[in-house]
Amino acid sequence: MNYNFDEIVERRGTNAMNTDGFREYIFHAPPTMKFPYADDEFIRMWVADMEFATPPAVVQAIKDRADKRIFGYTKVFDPEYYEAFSSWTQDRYAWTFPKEHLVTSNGIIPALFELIGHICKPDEKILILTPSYAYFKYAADFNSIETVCSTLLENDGYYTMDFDDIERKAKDEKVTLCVYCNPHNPSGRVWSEEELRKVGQICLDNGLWIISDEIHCDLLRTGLTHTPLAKLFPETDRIITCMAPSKTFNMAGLMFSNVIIPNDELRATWKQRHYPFENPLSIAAAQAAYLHGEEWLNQLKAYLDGNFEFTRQYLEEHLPKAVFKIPESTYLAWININAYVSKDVDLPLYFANNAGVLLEGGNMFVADSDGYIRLNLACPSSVLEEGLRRICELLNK
Ligand SMILES: Cc1ncc(COP(=O)(O)O)c(C/N=C2\CONC2=O)c1O
Repeated sequence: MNYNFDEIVERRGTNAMNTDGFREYIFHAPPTMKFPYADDEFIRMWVADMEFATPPAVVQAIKDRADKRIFGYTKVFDPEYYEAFSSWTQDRYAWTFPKEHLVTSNGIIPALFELIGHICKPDEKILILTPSYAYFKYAADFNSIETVCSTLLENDGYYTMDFDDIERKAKDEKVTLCVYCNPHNPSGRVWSEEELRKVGQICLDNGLWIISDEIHCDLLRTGLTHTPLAKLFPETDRIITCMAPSKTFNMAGLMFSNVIIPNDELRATWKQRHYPFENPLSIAAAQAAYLHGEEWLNQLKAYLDGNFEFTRQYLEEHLPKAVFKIPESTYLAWININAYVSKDVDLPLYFANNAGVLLEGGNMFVADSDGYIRLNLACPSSVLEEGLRRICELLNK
């Protein structure tokens, strides 16, 4: 079956963050905030969900469960879900885990909020790599835990870890947890086995727990392979792995994520304090995604590869002083436009008001992101082309 990723799917009137939540999320403004563009005139390239219809098999599974007509309190009791998810990790990453290690959460970020509270004592700190997805820091802030940042090294748009700096910070006895992004948002790096072994060994040698957030692990450029961090350290139980169908199959709103906790004591604490019920439609959707979503995902990845190559060529021609490398993962383009804008410009506001493009960038990534914009390329190529045209036209004025 050929899936149509060129289709424009109407999202207005669905309570979507993408269409209705940008004033609140990006600009911390009320719904009355005015722009020179009507809402339906914006090219939306901001929040990380996709403009593509979720796989038909997932939609059908939701319909089939809906036909059961009762939606009472629900948990993942049926072993079929574990079988579907663990088969997915075995087939794609040659890695799996015991059934009793798997718990579920209504999102990876809610899981982070809980786990940081379970792992860190009040005067302890978490370590993250910057630039970073801001919710890593928000989860620490929520728990009144300090965040220590290790700045990634950047060379011509390619990011690597500063292992000496990471080790220095890991040696701080108050740093007890690393929240690690594998693959990395916003740089898109797919960390190599060698890099993962180095960072994992530094953390474990210094007594840190590691939460490896692997939500983007299925969305690699075609031909690349993800390595779960825990796969490289089978002897430890201090690596918690977070994965989900939400990014892969565009179902973040179904709020269903996988958290693999090998440490018995921490898992017992999770079970003691976590609200255990799940949405029955979400369980059905996630199970169908892992069982029947592979061909859709393969075609999605090919379409995204095309969008990234189009973006590379377009920027090369129309924005030659921008620095952009096609990322190894995600559907997010991380672009250094410092040659075109001054550092004090509020980039999301600038592009919303002057180009009618909604994007993330500037100080939205904790640190080390001034002068960068992040474009969501998970959209029909016609939409992408118009977004790039508007951005380049504005920056070349
Ligand atoms: C690294 C990472 N972890 C967790 C999440 C969210 O997980 P959830 O709670 O939905 O299961 C995101 C979503 N990233 C987004 C969402 O919008 N913009 C971003 O960069 C993410 O990039």
